[in-house]
Amino acid sequence: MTGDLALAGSELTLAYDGRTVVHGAGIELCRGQVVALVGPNGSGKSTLLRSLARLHAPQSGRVTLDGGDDAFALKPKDFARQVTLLTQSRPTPGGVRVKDVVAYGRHPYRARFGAGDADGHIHVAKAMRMTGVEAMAERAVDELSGGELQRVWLATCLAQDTGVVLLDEPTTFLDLRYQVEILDIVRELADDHQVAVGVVLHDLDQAAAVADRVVLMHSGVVRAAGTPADVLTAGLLSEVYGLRIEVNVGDDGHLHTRPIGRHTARVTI
Ligand SMILES: Nc1ncnc2c1ncn2[C@@H]1O[C@H](COP(=O)(O)OP(=O)(O)OP(=O)(O)O)[C@@H](O)[C@H]1O
Repeated sequence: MTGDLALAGSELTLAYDGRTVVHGAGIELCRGQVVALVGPNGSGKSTLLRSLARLHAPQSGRVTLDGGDDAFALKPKDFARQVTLLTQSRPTPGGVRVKDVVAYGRHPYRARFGAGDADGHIHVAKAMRMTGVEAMAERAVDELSGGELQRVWLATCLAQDTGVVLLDEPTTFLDLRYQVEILDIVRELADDHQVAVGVVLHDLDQAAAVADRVVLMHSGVVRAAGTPADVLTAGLLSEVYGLRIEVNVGDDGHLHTRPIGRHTARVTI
C-alpha cells in the first residue's frame, strides 16, 4: 500500500578504512513515494545509498526491509528481487549487446544455467521501452555515448522488477530531454507501480519537482528531512552549501533555487 515502509536505514554509521563518513543517519523509503537525497559533494549521499543496497556494511545501525527483515541477512537473490541500485560508475563490458545487458537485470529470477524466469522477456521489453533504448538493442554497449549508456543501465535496473529502486545521480550525462524523461519515469514508478524510490540528485530544482520527501545531507549527517518545502529553504541550503541561495515558488507550483555567486557582484561593479 502507498506509504507502507519498504526499506529503511536507522542509526547508520558508515566508514571507509576506519574513517567514518556517515554518522548515525536514518532514512525511510515508503511504497509509492520518491525520496531525494541532496547535499554537497562528499556529504555521504552515495555511501548511504550503497548501504541501503547492501553494498556497504555499516559499522553500526540497521538496514531493514518491510519494517522488519535485516537486509544484510537475506540471501543475495532474495534481496535482489526486492532492491535494485543504479550506481554512479559501472564497468562497461566489451562487445556485449544492449539487450543482453538489460536481460542481465533478470539474474535474481534465473536458476543455474539460465533456466526459469518464463516472463523475463516481458520485463526486459518493458524496461527497454520505458527508457527509450529499444532502437539500440543490437548495438554493443561499449560503442554508446555516456547518456545512452546511462539509460541502458537504468533499463537493466528496471528489468529487475523490484519494489525498491535506488538511483545514484541518474540524470548525469543526460541531455535535457532525457533528464526530464528519467524524472518522469521515477514519478511513474512511484505513482503507477507503488515503487519506493530513493534518488541522489544534485539539481535541487529537480529534487523539488520529483520528490515527496527530501533528505538533506551535510558532512555525513542528515541535516534535515521532510517535504521539499520543509527542507529546501533558503536558510538551510545557504548554510549547507556555503553560499547564498534564494528559493522561490515558480509558476509551475514547484520550488526553484537560485545560487547567488560572486560573479553577480563582480559584473555590477
Ligand atoms: N571508496 C572510498 N574509499 C575511501 N573514501 C571514500 C570512498 N568513497 C567515498 N569516500 C569518502 O566518503 C565521503 C562521502 O563520499 P560519498 O561519495 O558518499 O559522498 P557524496 O555525497 O555521494 O558525494 P558526491 O556528491 O561528490 O558524489 C567522502 O569524504 C569521500 O571522499
